[in-house]
Order: sequence, then C-alpha cells, then structure tokens
Amino acid sequence: MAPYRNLEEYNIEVANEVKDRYAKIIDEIGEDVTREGLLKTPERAAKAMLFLTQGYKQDAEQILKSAMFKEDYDDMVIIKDIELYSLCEHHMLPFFGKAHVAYIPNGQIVGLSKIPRIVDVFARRLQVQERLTHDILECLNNTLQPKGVAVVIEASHMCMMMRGVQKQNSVTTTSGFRGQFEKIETRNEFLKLISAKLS
Ligand SMILES: Nc1nc2c(ncn2[C@@H]2O[C@H](COP(=O)(O)OP(=O)(O)OP(=O)(O)O)[C@@H](O)[C@H]2O)c(=O)[nH]1
Ligand SMILES: [Zn+2]
Repeated sequence: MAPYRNLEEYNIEVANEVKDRYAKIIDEIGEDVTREGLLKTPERAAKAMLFLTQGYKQDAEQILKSAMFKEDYDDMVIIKDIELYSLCEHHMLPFFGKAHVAYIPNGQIVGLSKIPRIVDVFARRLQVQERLTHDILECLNNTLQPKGVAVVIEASHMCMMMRGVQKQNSVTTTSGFRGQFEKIETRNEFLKLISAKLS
C-alpha cells in the first residue's frame, strides 16, 4: 500500500503508454508538447492518473482483516468527515467531499485508520457516488460482519461545476444502511451525531 512516487514504481509499460497518450491529447488540443513548460507534463499527468486510480490494485478486505480485534464493545462507532477525492466515471473529472461511516461491532472491532483507508481504495477508481457508497458499505458489512453499518457521502462534482450545468454550490448526498441502521431510531441517532458540531 506504499504511496507511489516515481513512474518507475508503476508497471513501466502501462505508465509509458499512459504518458504517450497524454502527449497525444496535449497535441490534439492544439498545444505544443515540446515547449518547456509542457515537456514533463505527459509524465506528470500519467503519474497523477495512476495515483488517482491505484485503488484497482488494492484489496480493501485485506486492509480491514489486517487490523481486526476481538472486543465486546457493541455501541456505535462513527468516523465522520473523512475527506475523499474520486473521479466520476462519466467525465473522469473529480468529485470530492466527505464520507461518514459507522458500524455497530458484533464481537470484533477494526483499527480506526483502516476505515479511511478503505474509503480511499474505493474512491481511487472511476466511480459514481452511489456505487462508491455501496462499495464501502458492503466491504465493511461482509468483512467485519457487524450488527449494523452506515455510510453517508456528501460530495461536489466538478463535472457539474466547471462544465455542463455549471452549478457551483450543489452537494449530492448518498447513503446506505445495513442491519441495525435499517431501524429508524438507530439511523436517526447516527444522522444526529454526524451533523452535531463538537466545540
Ligand atoms: N448518478 C450519478 N450521476 C453522475 C455522477 N457523476 C456524474 N454524473 C452524471 O452523469 C450524467 C452523464 O450524463 P450524459 O447526458 O451522458 O453526459 P453529459 O452530456 O456530459 O451531461 P451534462 O453533465 O448534463 O452536460 C450527468 O448527468 C452527470 O451529472 C455520479 O456520481 N452519480
Ligand atoms: Zn461527471
């Protein structure tokens, strides 16, 4: 899971292919790929794209399993305001915002950092916000087998801001609930806690 830094750390053939295709795109849009400022741009763009899609090569289930511990705590665990950056699969433009994740343990808990880690695994792919929400939800539900799991994502989509309908302030909220969170009181407690501001 090490963060990738150099193009050489990616599959070199794939990385060079992506780089060459970015050079072609830059040329096609009417720019001069040989001018100084753009000389290294195809390589930088390839690195950025491979970084932003590294989730395909990562195994979220294994990440959770690497830090699951037996524990009798059976109240709600909430990790809120997890910042996320993903790419919409329609335009390959970013969407970004926050994920709020909760679960009710069923004899085992998971290392807290592993939840933001799996958010990144599923966010660093071409996604729609709905599927991203369910990917996180189902992974936690199947791997940790908790009494309940909830995921809420609030995000802004650059494809709706920079182009298309050009709405700068709209935020899309998606949510998924399993197990005890399907009960209205539990769900409401979670929603109340994620909207509460701690001073
Ligand atoms: N449901 C969903 N739609 C998304 C997401 N990201 C982008 N979209 C939408 O995907 C749709 C693609 O629609 P199309 O009509 O094929 O694309 P388009 O002509 O570029 O559409 P406009 O953005 O309306 O100009 C658009 O309505 C986008 O707003 C997402 O995460 N979930
Ligand atoms: Zn889009």
